[in-house]
Amino acid sequence: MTNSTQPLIRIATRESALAMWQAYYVKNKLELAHPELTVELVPMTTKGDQILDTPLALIGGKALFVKELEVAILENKADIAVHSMKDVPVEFPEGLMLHTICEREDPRDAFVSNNYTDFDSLPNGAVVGTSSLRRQCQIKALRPDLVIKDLRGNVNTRLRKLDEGQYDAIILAAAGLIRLEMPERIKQHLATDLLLPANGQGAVGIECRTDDPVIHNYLATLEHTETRIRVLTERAMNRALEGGCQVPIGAYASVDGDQVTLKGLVGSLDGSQIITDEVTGHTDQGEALGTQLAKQLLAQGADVILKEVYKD
Ligand SMILES: NCc1[nH]cc(CCC(=O)O)c1CC(=O)O
Repeated sequence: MTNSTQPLIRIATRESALAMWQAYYVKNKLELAHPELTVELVPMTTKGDQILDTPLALIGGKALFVKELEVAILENKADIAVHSMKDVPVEFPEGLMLHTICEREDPRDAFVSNNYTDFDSLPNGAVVGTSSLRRQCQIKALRPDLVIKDLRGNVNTRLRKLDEGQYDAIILAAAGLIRLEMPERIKQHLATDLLLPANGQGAVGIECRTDDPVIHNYLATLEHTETRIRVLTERAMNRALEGGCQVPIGAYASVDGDQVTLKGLVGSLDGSQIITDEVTGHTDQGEALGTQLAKQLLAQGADVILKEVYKD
């Protein structure tokens, strides 16, 4: 907020189509709820956007996509940042907080292909594009014959690489394709029990300065309680597994009345070992449930798998 007569909120955002869509989504919701408010976008290129051909795990992970945005807020060049929750590191820098979690879009992964109608119809040895260790380990467990090939870049880049014939199929979050108005690209929604999503997948979160009550007040109208419970439950599991950046970990929570059920998965990269478990409890115990499920997974051998993954 820079001007007391004309309230203004500046959104720091990456320039990818999906990031811009999410920033406009928040801008529109804020302006609808608060007609006196002006919301401006501050687009910026992050380090993560510039390094497109190196596997994420090797360049230091997802933090690269949010750091510039966070610095802009801390330096008061912007007021908030809008993130895909699954790209937000579990811890926040001093002075910043995750304030708002908006209503979740479809959390599932999507099977995308120009030649095949569904996952089961892929022939022996077909090439599947994904750079996500979580997707890789689960696909290899389901179909050890498939060949996983690295696939980086924003959603449109990934679709172009598929269309160029570099892959028989690719796996993308359904939410990204729906938001970018390409639902027809989704040949099959992969059930969460078949391919457990990433923590936070499909949800948008808003980060801002911890000490900024005026902004907090404006943001409150965008909050979605059930999504918050689900996403914080999932994130608590990842945090307890120390699953900071690129990890073969799935986490998915659903709410039924006052009960939340969390399913978790840790897999070895070749898919030869997959450890899954679930817990159910009261919705006001979500984060404790996440921590508990992480302990159960570790006790069942996830500790050995993760040690092996982090070693490389
Ligand atoms: N890792 C990139 C990323 N971050 C968020 C989404 C999709 C939208 C979402 O999960 O909110 C995507 C693309 C993908 O995984 O296909």
